[in-house]
Amino acid sequence: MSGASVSLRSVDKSFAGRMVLNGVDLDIASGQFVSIIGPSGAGKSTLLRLVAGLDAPSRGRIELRATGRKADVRLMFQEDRLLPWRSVLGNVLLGIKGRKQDAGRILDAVGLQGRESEFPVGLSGGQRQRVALARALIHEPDLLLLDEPFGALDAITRAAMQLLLGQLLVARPRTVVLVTHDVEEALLLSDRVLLVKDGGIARDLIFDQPRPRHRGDPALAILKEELLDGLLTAERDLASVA
Ligand SMILES: Nc1ncnc2c1ncn2[C@@H]1O[C@H](COP(=O)(O)OP(=O)(O)OP(=O)(O)O)[C@@H](O)[C@H]1O
Repeated sequence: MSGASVSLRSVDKSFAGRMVLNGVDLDIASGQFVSIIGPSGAGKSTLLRLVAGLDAPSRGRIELRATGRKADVRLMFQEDRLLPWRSVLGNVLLGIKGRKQDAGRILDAVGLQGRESEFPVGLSGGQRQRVALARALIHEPDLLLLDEPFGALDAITRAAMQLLLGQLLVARPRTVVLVTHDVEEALLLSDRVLLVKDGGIARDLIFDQPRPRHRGDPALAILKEELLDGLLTAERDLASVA
């Protein structure tokens, strides 16, 4: 299995004295696909930013381990963050020299063959996210961190992107952490789903159904109900505190 392993020990994160994450312990194995769900403001993106090293924990330790080298970590967000003045190829090759053939191969894999010389302004939202995905994947990252990457897409494009991501990971497995509000997306793609609430990990579900998975699978439907219940309870708890 390829990919970095991730470990968090007693991780706290506070902003202006308000604790968002409180004593989080978490181990993610190399090659595991983990989704993080939870009510709004629970600290999902904060957790992802800490793992990415974009922010430091207030207390505790975070370690990424890749075999024989520093882990390469790539992020993808809800907004594509493409550079408008660079072509599709130029965006994928940002900060990279002489990998035109690799970029072409990855753009083929994400369904953008023949679009290399176009500019982001002429692409649809789904196509732009495909470029963003290609830009992350060309680095062969040990750890791919995804923060609601398909959140702004329409339902059909979103389903196509979920399928594409699943296929690309079957071809080249790596460790992935996905923050999503979409329980079904989490269950279609993940080996494991974490429910974050009250500053910690309230549920930690292993989901080892074979792939490709289908929305109608009874095992998926049962877990979806269970997780939605957990989410609704968490939202109700938040509402009663507010
Ligand atoms: N840089 C920051 N400065 C101050 N407060 C912050 C900062 N980043 C996050 N927070 C606060 O931490 C809490 C958790 O935010 P976070 O974005 O991690 O939640 P989330 O679970 O990802 O929410 P959502 O699902 O709405 O995106 C929120 O109350 C937010 O206001």
